[in-house]
Amino acid sequence: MDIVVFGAGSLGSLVGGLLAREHKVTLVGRDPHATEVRESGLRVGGEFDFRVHPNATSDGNELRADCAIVTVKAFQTEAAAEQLATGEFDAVLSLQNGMGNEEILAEHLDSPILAGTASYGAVLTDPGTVECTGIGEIVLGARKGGGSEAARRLGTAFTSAGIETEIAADMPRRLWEKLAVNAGINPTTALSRVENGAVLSGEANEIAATAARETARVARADGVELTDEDAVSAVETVADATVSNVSSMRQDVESERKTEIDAINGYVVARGGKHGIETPVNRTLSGLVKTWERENE
Ligand SMILES: NC(=O)C1=CN([C@@H]2O[C@H](COP(=O)(O)OP(=O)(O)OC[C@H]3O[C@@H](n4cnc5c(N)ncnc54)[C@H](OP(=O)(O)O)[C@@H]3O)[C@@H](O)[C@H]2O)C=CC1
Ligand SMILES: CC(C)(CO)C(=O)C(=O)O
Repeated sequence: MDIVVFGAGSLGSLVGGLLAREHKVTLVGRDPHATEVRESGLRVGGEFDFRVHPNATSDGNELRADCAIVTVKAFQTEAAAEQLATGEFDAVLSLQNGMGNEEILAEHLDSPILAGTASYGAVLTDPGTVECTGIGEIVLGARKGGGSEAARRLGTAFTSAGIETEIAADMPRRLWEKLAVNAGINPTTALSRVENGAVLSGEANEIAATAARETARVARADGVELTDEDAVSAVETVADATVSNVSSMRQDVESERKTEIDAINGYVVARGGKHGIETPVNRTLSGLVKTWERENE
């Protein structure tokens, strides 16, 4: 399969590197990483230890492939979609965190848009080198749910490359469940500067669980069956599986980078507001992270 990975930072380089073991892959990223990969290949370390030689470019315009996989940060999706629209793809898959990415892609692209979640951990450590910090899985499917031939084809391509993959017919629920996980873990660990496992107990657990319950209530108002219990259980399951991980939002804060707060807790607050639902913990977490962002612009 001919695949473009659009946004070859940490997650995109890991997924692109894994796929490049079986498929023709083009990474779209920034220099010097893109040039290093093009000239010397991509080393995948951490839980893996191999080198591959995918194509790599910093120009995301007028590309053509069977599939484009979007792995930019949520606040970069609009710009990415505009560039993807200059190319041609049989299908486009988002593996991003946060809500709203698939809708943005669908507004700009005629290709079928697939939704996906990723629980692999990845960190781009040097130009040309990505570390896998945790084996997880990719869940993908039609963004509105149901069956999808495009999802079946892409899921088969992921599996043949040795990626833990599930093809799901309930992606709206999966996205909301992942949103509850990120709404609970990401800002709590970012603001407290703690590893993910800290949300398994004490005040952090209470805050993360309440943020997840608020998220589940908004999901139900949006027509998605996600119980409070399932949302809290998902937070605790992921925190337990990534107990020593530094969440992506904590990485962003400690690197003084813009976070995805608007697409995570901010989305819960905004969507809840449309349904007349108050979400005080999400509002507080979002407000504190946005205050940090404003003070560190
Ligand atoms: N890292 C992880 O372990 C996981 C990440 N995720 C999610 O995956 C998504 C990506 O995360 P992550 O990989 O950590 O983020 P990164 O910032 O490491 O990767 C995104 C990369 O895309 C680049 N980029 C953005 N726009 C363009 C463009 N138009 N052309 C070329 N390159 C572009 C960025 O460059 P620049 O920064 O210079 O703009 C950056 O290098 C997020 O939604 C995240 O929440 C989900 C699960 C795990
Ligand atoms: C699941 C979790 C919280 C793992 O750290 C993640 O998706 C992130 O850090 O953004």
